[in-house]
Amino acid sequence: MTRERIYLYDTTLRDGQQTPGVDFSVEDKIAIAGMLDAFGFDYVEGGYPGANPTDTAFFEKKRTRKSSFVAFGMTKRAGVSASNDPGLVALIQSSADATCLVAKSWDYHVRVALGCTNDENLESISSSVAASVAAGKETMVDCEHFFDGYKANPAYALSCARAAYDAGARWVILCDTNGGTQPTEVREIVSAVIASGIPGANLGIHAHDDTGQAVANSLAAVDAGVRQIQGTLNGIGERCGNANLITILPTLMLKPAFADRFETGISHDKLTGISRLSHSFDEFLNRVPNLQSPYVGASAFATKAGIHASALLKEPETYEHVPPETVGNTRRVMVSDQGGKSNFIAELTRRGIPVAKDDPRLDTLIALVKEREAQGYAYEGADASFDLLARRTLGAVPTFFHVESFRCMVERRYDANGNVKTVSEAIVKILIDGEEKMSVAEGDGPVNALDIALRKDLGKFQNEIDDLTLTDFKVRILNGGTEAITRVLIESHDGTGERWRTVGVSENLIDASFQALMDSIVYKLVKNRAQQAVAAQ
Ligand SMILES: CC(=O)SCCNC(=O)CCNC(=O)[C@H](O)C(C)(C)COP(=O)(O)OP(=O)(O)OC[C@H]1O[C@@H](n2cnc3c(N)ncnc32)[C@H](O)[C@@H]1OP(=O)(O)O
Ligand SMILES: CC(=O)C(=O)O
Repeated sequence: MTRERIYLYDTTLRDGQQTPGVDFSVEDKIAIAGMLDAFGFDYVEGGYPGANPTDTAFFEKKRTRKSSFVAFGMTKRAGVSASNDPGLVALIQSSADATCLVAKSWDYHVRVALGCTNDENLESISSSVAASVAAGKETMVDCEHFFDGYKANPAYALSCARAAYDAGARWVILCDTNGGTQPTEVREIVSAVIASGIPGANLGIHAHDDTGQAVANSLAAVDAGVRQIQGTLNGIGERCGNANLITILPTLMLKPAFADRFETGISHDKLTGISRLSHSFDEFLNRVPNLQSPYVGASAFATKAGIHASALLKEPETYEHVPPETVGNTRRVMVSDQGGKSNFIAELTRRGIPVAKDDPRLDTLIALVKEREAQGYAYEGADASFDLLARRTLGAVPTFFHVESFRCMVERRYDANGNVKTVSEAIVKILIDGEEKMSVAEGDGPVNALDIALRKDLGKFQNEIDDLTLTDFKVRILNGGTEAITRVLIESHDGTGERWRTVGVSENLIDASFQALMDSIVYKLVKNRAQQAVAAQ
């Protein structure tokens, strides 16, 4: 059976740039365009040449090799010719392969926003498209507010789409600009547009996520006949964002309802890079990736639930809608108070800690984890603390050193110039092989001082922890008021590049931090021994 081609249009660099808090430099745009091009999107919209210096500089030369490079801008203003409209001229003369012209298609907007007549707007659409086509650009028209416009005045909305198509637009894109349209309405309106004579092969969809339906609306439009989808990486975009191409693409390629009927320009091999693409883009934005992103989030194929883990380990299909490796993601079976033996055995095996299902120490470990989670510990986010708890319960972790005592002081005082200064100091006493060592350190705060003092002199272990660095420190108050419990999560890493997380819980912030710091150091020493053992084999 021949499958119809769906064209993917990325507007991360234009509508994505309209996201509050997102501001790409020329260098950012060059790098992101490279990522999109290498991944294989059909169209990469670079921005709006002439509207700002960044986009103008970005369009000085073509920025993609395989993807069609698109310049965005508006149709000419009423009352001037296409050749006398500086915005349109900048667009047509840009280095882009294609143009995407935004055109009003809601008569209310024509009256209020443009302040011209309906006919003048139709003339602007026709002559702008004709000028772009005459300049040799593949030309598309984003019919702004098409769905709202169609609901208010179907004949006029259709005449705008028709004007674009008749003037030679390769694509007429129906936009849900305010993002309030529902999938059933999208399906009905797209069907009506096709029935009016514009072929689905020339129609596209541009959906916003204001009711959480941008992906659903895009897929409903495809189902009804459109063949181009506009969207962005990770769904960034104005207000609540655009349709998320990172969600849409795997659905088109992996779900039989679409995959049996359609094909995209992206191979299944490339699709395995989609998790990396999504995470790299988050890195670019300096954002923490959303754990629950469909297909690509770290939790997308994770389970805490014992009943799920048990079946998943027998056959993954029992709890996975697609295999994680098809999108470059991985299965995670986590340990927590929601877990049963299956979760624990899977995680212990992964950590190289052998245990039999009928070993009574396994029951002890499960009970311990559940009891400690009830106190506030969270092991699903503290892999290293879980590792140590498991090894201590199932086998043995050497007592490398013993902390006899620690003391932290915070003093607010005036210096000689009368400036106020807050100083934190910690003193730690440690016993190693019967020998007492005392370290004193100052830090930016009491936890920092304690960390420095704890790691200042570990005697014969000191050189083993030289490459240990704390990379993150998170504090959470688990219940308010005077009974508050504090949970501290610490992330550490070392010269091998490995990262591990530890947890501490106490009524006292310093004590909770101390537990997490201790687990981090002890885990590092245990890990070193495991690596030495592997190297010695
Ligand atoms: C739905 C969307 O996301 S469309 C894209 C929206 N993105 C952006 O606006 C970002 C880039 N825009 C800009 O940098 C600026 O708006 C510019 C450079 C394009 C124009 O700036 P200015 O000339 O100062 O105009 P301003 O931004 O104040 O207003 C927009 C003008 O465009 C007109 N206009 C809006 N849409 C269209 C259209 N489709 N066709 C013709 N004119 C239009 C408006 O009527 C308004 O005209 P007015 O100044 O005569 O009232
Ligand atoms: C064109 C566009 O970005 C919109 O209508 O939302």
